[in-house]
Amino acid sequence: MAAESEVQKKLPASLSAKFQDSFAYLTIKDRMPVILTKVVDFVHRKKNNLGPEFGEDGAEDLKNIAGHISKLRYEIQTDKPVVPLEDDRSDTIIWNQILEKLTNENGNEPPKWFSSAWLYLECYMYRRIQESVELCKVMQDFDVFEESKNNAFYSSELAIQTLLTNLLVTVDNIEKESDKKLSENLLFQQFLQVSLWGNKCDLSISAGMDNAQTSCILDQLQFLKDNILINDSSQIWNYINTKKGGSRIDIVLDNAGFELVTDLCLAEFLLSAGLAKSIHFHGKAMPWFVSDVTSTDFSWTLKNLSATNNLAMSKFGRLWQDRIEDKSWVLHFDTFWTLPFDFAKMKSEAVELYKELAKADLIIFKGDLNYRKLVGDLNWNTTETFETSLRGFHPAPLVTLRALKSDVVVGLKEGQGEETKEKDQSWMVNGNWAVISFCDKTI
Ligand SMILES: O=P(O)(O)OC[C@@]1(O)O[C@H](CO)[C@@H](O)[C@@H]1O
Ligand SMILES: [Mn+2]
Repeated sequence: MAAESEVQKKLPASLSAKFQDSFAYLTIKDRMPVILTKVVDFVHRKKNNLGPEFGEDGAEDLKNIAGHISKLRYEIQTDKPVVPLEDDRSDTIIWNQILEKLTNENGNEPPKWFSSAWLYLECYMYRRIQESVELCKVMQDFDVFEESKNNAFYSSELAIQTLLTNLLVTVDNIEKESDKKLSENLLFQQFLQVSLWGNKCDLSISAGMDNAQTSCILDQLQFLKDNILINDSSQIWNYINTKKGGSRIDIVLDNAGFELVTDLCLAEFLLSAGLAKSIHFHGKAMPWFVSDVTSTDFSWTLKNLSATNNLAMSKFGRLWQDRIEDKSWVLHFDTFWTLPFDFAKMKSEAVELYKELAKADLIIFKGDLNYRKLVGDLNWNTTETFETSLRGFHPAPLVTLRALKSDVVVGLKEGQGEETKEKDQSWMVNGNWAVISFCDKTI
């Protein structure tokens, strides 16, 4: 016990709105209330257009959701203490136990918005939104972010078309290449970077505003290359090739819309090129951080791709349905991903999920929030090693594909952070800079 607290003592502080020059402060003060306001507006609009199948109960439910979320916004803006959850979802007990523990550790004071750990509070906000839905009579399946996620897909449709047309040509030619390994390596780099930059397009960073990919991402890769601050893709390529195609690769998904399509392209390339045998996707068990992929979003995306009259889109829409049926693609939606724990806690808090991930030969973590959970959302020195920041989380070799959208990053060279800041003052939060960091350690 003494040894454990010694280690904890050495860890940097949690990111928190108590640091007024931080992104956590800006997020809690400005971005989160804006997200909640947009949800309330959407719920009101929905109430006015609700079909007859939900009847008066449906309208009453939506009125209550809007009231609940407005109250939450007020609690945040007036820095009220966090309160226990009151619904009976399967994870409510865990959330309330966490709150109790944090309260005890804080001299019997519950966490508060402008002084406690940002990661916990931001996750709690999304769980409170879900609470308002769980308490409904007839609208329990309602996703308050559904419309914005679907619109993000529609407004990226041209970029999706171009990308999938390119993928179609790629997979058709993969066998025919004369210098197979060389071209495969280049294509691997390409699809890894497509999936990486797909992460620029989340709806939470833009506070729910349309943040679609409107241009061709492939044309932008060359130009964006210098903005990849850490690029371990050669090590990943070498590692994957030691597995001789028999491997299972897991992708811990982030956002729906264009980003999801880029992840599916990477998965398809890995299978078609024989670099992996199966791909396991991990999505969210409830709506999360505005744009994260739920099971409904995943099916919706495949259905919409299949239903278009664009050849490449409909072909992949159908092929990917088949991949789910033949189990070369497997989908998981574990509750752990929508709890406020960082990943170092997975081994003790979600034993089964940890064991499942340990079956992978490589785990790809997408996006900013997964990165924050990998590194514990702590205020690390930018030159700290990625391995140290993982604090013992090594279920399998893992890689993070992340556009920087919050002020924590590790693994940089001495002076690299300062140099980047000179070029771009908001480099840590504007999504224009990225990392591909790999850790091959396993325990
Ligand atoms: O995980 P994602 O989709 O890449 O990003 C989520 C995000 O927009 O939300 C948080 C701030 O509200 C940050 O971690 C990040 O900016
Ligand atoms: Mn996200």
